[in-house]
Amino acid sequence: MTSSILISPSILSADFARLGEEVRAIDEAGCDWVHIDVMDGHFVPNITIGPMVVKALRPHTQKPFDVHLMISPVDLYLDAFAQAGADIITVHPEAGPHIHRTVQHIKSLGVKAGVVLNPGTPAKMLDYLIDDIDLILIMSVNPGFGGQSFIENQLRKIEACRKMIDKSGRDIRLQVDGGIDLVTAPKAIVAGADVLVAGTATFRGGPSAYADNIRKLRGG
Ligand SMILES: O=C(CO)[C@H](O)[C@H](O)COP(=O)(O)O
Ligand SMILES: [Co+2]
Repeated sequence: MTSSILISPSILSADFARLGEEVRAIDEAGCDWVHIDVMDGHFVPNITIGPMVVKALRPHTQKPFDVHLMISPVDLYLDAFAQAGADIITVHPEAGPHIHRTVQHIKSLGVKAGVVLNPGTPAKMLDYLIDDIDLILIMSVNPGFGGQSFIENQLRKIEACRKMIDKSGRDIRLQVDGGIDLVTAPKAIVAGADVLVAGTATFRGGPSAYADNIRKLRGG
């Protein structure tokens, strides 16, 4: 397991009228992954983008597409997002009837599989998934919108998941998503996170600020 901190800007805070340019700009600004928030207006109270947009963005960067699915039922759409160019697909246990089966399905598509824990979902949910997943995503806000405040008690869950990962001996990334800024990023890193999703804090100030924003979030 590498200890370097990865930054995955959430394009939810990008200019949707210029999404391709925005993806190229965060790539050039030094992001590690591109976080794509997919929302259906049913699992969460917001609607964003689908596989056609993911496919359209794919030629704009070679950085991994980190696709966070907030849709239910989720299983029906896994193949479409894999074919559109997702490198990592993260799913909420509440978004389908059989999370273990969903993880196996993602892996069968040759895509890395992540499980997302909402603020009210306990780390224990992962007890029988830890042997199969590549990433754990801790939501530090309730899913659905960018620009919300970090829920501090999720730091305890990050610590608990870090222990689980270390005990497993597996190469699993620990990602945190929601309200990450220059105050909360260091707290999440100290608690054990190694991938930071940041929408508002990356896109603040427009393209000329992206490189500085990403460097500062990384702690540089
Ligand atoms: O999954 C999400 C919301 O459901 C987003 O990734 C998250 O909110 C990022 O936005 P911000 O950094 O502005 O909080
Ligand atoms: Co997200």
